[in-house]
Amino acid sequence: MAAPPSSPPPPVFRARRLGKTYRAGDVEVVALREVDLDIAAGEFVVLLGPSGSGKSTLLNILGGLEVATTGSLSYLDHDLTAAGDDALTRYRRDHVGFVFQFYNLIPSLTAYENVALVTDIATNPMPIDEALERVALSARRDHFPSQLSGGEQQRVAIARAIVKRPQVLLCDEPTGALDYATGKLVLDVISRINLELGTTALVITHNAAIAGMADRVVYLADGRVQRVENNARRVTSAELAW
Ligand SMILES: Nc1ncnc2c1ncn2[C@@H]1O[C@H](COP(=O)(O)OP(=O)(O)OP(=O)(O)O)[C@@H](O)[C@H]1O
Repeated sequence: MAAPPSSPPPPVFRARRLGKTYRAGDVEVVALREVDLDIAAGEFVVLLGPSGSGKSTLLNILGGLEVATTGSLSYLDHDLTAAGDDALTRYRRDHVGFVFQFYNLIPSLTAYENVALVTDIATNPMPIDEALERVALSARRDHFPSQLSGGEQQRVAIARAIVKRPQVLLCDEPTGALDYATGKLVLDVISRINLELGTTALVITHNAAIAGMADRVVYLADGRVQRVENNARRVTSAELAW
């Protein structure tokens, strides 16, 4: 008997008419407008768009750092638009790893200790040495941030983000402070983690050349999703010209 046709897996994120308006006194800034977006488990998505187009706002809302002002957003069966502070804190702790442009490592702790800090509050962390191995930094485990290059520090920050085995990895300009070659290395690490661990990854960049590394590219303009492109094939950073 033929197997029933398999339906596509439900999206991990489902945003509908998502909007965010910032208010400061009489001034209103509309950062996101009516964003409809589904993100599947295990996808690698790049967010592109000009400065001020709403990329960080969208990423922060997906990561539970901010709450939308209109529309709806769910992560699996969590309603992130209705969640209070405690629920959002639990959501971030249990499901999301963040990587930012600046690494925010603690200078007085080694690479190993910076990663270890996070495991206290994780329910099922991977061994710290495995996290460092996954970012190719085993040999530097006992070095302090000041003894590491920018790219190496960012890789420690990635190890810190993935050690708790998050289902989602959100990266806001992870290569923004790095030179060309180092930035490529960091992107390769993110791409490998996405493939090897199945972690859903969203990466913000200003660099359109990076788009080829993703499964899907979401272009934002003026707070809206302008277009979405699917890549037939993901390229490695070695194949990128940027
Ligand atoms: N906390 C805030 N208060 C008021 N306005 C804000 C706040 N955060 C962001 N904005 C505004 O929202 C809009 C979108 O900002 P956002 O940081 O999401 O854009 P972006 O695409 O990430 O930009 P960039 O590439 O420069 O980081 C901008 O006009 C910005 O000034």
